[in-house]
Amino acid sequence: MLSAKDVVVGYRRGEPVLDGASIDLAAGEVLGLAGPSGSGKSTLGRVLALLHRPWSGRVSLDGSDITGFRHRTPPETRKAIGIVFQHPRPAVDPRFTLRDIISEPLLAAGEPGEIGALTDEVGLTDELLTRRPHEVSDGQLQRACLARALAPRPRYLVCDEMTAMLDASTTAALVRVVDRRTREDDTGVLAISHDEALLERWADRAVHVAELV
Ligand SMILES: Nc1ncnc2c1ncn2[C@@H]1O[C@H](COP(=O)(O)OP(=O)(O)OP(=O)(O)O)[C@@H](O)[C@H]1O
Repeated sequence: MLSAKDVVVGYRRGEPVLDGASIDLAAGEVLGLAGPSGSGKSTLGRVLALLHRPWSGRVSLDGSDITGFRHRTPPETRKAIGIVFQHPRPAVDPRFTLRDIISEPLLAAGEPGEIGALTDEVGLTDELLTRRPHEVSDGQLQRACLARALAPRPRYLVCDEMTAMLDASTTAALVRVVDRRTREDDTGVLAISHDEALLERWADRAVHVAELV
C-alpha cells in the first residue's frame, strides 16, 4: 500500500494547497483522482512520488515511513514508485536519444537495460529510438516517458494527466499498455485526470480531491 496521511503541503508560506489530505493506493488497483484545475491533484501525485516534501503528515510504503527521504531516497524505494507527467518535454534531457531516456532508470539501478518488449508495446520503432526529443512529436515523447516509468517495473505508478495532450487513439493505446503491464506486476496506479469520462473507463474507483481532506 502506498499511502499519504494527513498531508499538509504548499509551495510558499501561507495557505497550503492541501490541508490534511489522506489517500491509500492499493497494489493492483487503478485509483482515479479527480478535481478541478488548481485543486492540488498534481501536488498530491508529486508528494506520493517523493518529488515534493509535505509540510507535515506522512507518506508510507507498506507501513514504512518514506516521507523524509526526498532526494536521498534509497534506490529500491525510488524504483518502487514511478510517475508520468502531463508534459513530456520538461521531463526529459534534450541531449539524450529516446533509447537512452527509457534505459536511464535501469542503468541507474545497475540493471541490464533490456527495453525491447516495452518499446514495442508503447509503439516506438527502432528508428524513433535513435532520435532526440526535438525530433519527435509530443505523443511519441510521451510514449517514451511512459516506457521509462514502466521499465523498472514500479510497484506504484502515478499517471498525472498522462494523456491530456494526446488524441483519443493514442490515449487508448497508452492506457492499454499501463493496464497490461500493471496487471502483470500487480502495480497500483493513481490516474490523475479532470476527464471524468476517462476515469469512468479506466479506474476501478475514483475519488475527488476535495474528499481526501
Ligand atoms: N511550483 C509551484 N509553485 C507555486 N505554486 C504552485 C506550484 N505548482 C502548483 N502551484 C499551485 O498549487 C495549486 C495546486 O496546483 P496543482 O498543479 O497541484 O493542481 P491540479 O489540481 O493538479 O491542477 P491541474 O488540473 O490544472 O493540473 C495551484 O494553486 C497552483 O497554482
